[in-house]
Amino acid sequence: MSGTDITDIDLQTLRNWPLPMPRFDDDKEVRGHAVVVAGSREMPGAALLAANGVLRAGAGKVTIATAAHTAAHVATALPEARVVALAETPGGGFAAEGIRRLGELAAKADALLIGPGMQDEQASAELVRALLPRYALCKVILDAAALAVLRPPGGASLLADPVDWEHMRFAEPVLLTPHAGEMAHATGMEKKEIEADPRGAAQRAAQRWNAVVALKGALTIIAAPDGKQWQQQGGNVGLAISGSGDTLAGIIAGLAARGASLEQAAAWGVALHAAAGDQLAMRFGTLGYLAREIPAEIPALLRTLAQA
Ligand SMILES: NC(=O)C1=CN([C@@H]2O[C@H](COP(=O)(O)OP(=O)(O)OC[C@H]3O[C@@H](n4cnc5c(N)ncnc54)[C@H](OP(=O)(O)O)[C@@H]3O)[C@@H](O)[C@H]2O)[C@@H](O)CC1
Ligand SMILES: Nc1ncnc2c1ncn2[C@@H]1O[C@H](COP(=O)(O)OP(=O)(O)O)[C@@H](O)[C@H]1O
Repeated sequence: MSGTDITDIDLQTLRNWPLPMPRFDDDKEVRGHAVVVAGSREMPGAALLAANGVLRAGAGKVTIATAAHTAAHVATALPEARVVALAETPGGGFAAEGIRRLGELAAKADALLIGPGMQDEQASAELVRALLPRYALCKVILDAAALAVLRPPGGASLLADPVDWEHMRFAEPVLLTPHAGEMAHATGMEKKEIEADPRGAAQRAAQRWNAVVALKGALTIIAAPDGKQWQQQGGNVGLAISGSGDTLAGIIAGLAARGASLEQAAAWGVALHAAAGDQLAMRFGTLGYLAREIPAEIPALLRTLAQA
């Protein structure tokens, strides 16, 4: 699989792939609206981290759909967000009764991010499946617990049951953002197998699932269903912290809401996220900066990269 070309996500690549920019007279709807379905009683902060990423990436509007128990706290912590409260399952996931509301929100959004900090993998998978018909309407990013949709109900895997895997093919490409552990969970492969050949794993998954796959790690591979691949090796180990992936997912959703394609949003997102980690490492040291500090670095980096 590693015989095909892969593009480094460096300054030159980004310069040659400029992000859509707003016109001077655009309003917030035109600047892009992302819906973030995230959080739970145990991990309410994931919704905030992701939504901050959306706004700092330059989108005009963010709506958070999160656990009813924590919605008021989330709304207070991010006054810029509209917050929709969803009923919960006993396992702390989102109950089926909220799906219609989510469908209405998704129909009006430019990008839909599902998964950061969500609990109850089964409920999360059902929620994604129920929203599937809306996929054509906006760009969809699946992260963390939402990746459970990739696991067929019987727990079969690519290796054990390719027929079931085939059924997981998306009608319209979505963006998936697994780390190696989540990829292992979704495919039934060993994590070390994925780490030994991340390009191959990402590319096979992209083609099988009809998805853009951003396989995260110290080396991040982005693979598209048409065989294109990008890689990013940068940032620093300080990014290996709880909530870091939530901010990345939000940044990507914000860029997608602004009009970037899924591939472009993923490539720019991982570059900005890594560069933000480097800025924070210069200021605080490599260890000990917080995921919540990542999004605020993005606007200045966007300005630098856009003008570079
Ligand atoms: N936890 C927290 O305090 C906070 C978490 N937050 C957010 O919550 C979300 C979940 O994060 P997390 O950290 O709870 O789950 P994480 O390790 O990503 O595993 C996810 C999946 O991967 C799998 N998997 C993992 N390793 C594996 C391996 N070696 N080999 C194989 N599989 C492996 C694992 O499968 P399992 O082992 O359960 O079968 C599981 O299904 C995320 O959005 C995060 O940012 C934040 O809000 C802040 C506080
Ligand atoms: N050693 C590392 N060097 C650079 N970046 C890293 C390293 N480890 C992890 N990252 C990046 O940090 C992020 C971690 O995301 P994830 O594992 O989903 O965290 P979480 O689920 O806790 O939010 C990913 O973008 C990944 O590429």
